Amino acid sequence: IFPVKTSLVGFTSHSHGSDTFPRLSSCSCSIEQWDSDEPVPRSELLAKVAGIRGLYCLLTEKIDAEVLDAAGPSLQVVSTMSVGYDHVSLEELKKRGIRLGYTPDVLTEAVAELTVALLLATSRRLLEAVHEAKNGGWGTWKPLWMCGYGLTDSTVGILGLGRIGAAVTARLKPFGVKRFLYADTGPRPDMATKIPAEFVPLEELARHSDFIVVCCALTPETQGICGNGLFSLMKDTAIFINTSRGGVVNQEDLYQALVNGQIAAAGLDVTEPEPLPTDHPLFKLKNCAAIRRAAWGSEDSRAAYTGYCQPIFKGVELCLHET
Ligand SMILES: O=C(O)[C@H](O)CO
Repeated sequence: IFPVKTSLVGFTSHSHGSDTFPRLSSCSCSIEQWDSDEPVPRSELLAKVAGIRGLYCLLTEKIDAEVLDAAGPSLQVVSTMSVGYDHVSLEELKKRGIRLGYTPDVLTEAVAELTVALLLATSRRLLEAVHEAKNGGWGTWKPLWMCGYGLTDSTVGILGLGRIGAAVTARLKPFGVKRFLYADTGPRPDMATKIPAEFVPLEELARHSDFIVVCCALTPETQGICGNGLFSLMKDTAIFINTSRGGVVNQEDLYQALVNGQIAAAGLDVTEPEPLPTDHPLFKLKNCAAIRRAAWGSEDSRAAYTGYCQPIFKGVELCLHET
């Protein structure tokens, strides 16, 4: 794929690169790497991509017309160390005939597990409970204090029933969930039948779910899809969980829904921006558990991401997204 003397720029973290690039160097290509855990500055990226044949990036790099123009006509493939590729403009790649590599499936289990953890932590108010135990707020045993919501006999609504959404339902089922609903761009019988989950319009999902779990990709269609229109239809006892992308949520609307008691609580693994400023209003709410983006990162998923790198560069056909 990369003939001798082809230059490849790998913009990735030091810790990831030290594991991966020795393997890449057995390919006949030269590699330039951004050697830091901090994201590569935009100006550096634009300067260094000129004349490269392949670009390996993280989701911190926005790969748009400006970067592709700076790279020039030699660029043949962009690969991202991520499952989501909303930071890459498919339209611009397509125009230039550039192919895209990504890492589908490396994190399905990891994200599903953390989604369940976040759902339980949010619905049973675990972060608040830790806080109250530490700060002395827990004075004496009070029978009705800090009750949360349980999953038994509940209805769970999945927004986006792909691999991760289905993996979440498999993990939630043993908790005694009564009904799974899902909303998507269309029915997904391949995923839904064995759960089983019922395909419903988003409005119906909002009205009937005790828990809404967002697992969809960020696309122009899903940008801001979780806004007042959704929150205003939800039960005031409902829990909202997002482990997909911050961009699917209108955060101002979510804040209002949490403050006004339109919904009971939210658990967020992803926000817009990331990191969320430490003085952000969402951090001030007791009924919002916003964590650093952590769902993707188990030891196993990280090893799987790294394992993908060699096929990406040695045989990009293995993991190409058709642009
Ligand atoms: O897309 C991915 O790989 C993950 O969301 C990283 O957080």
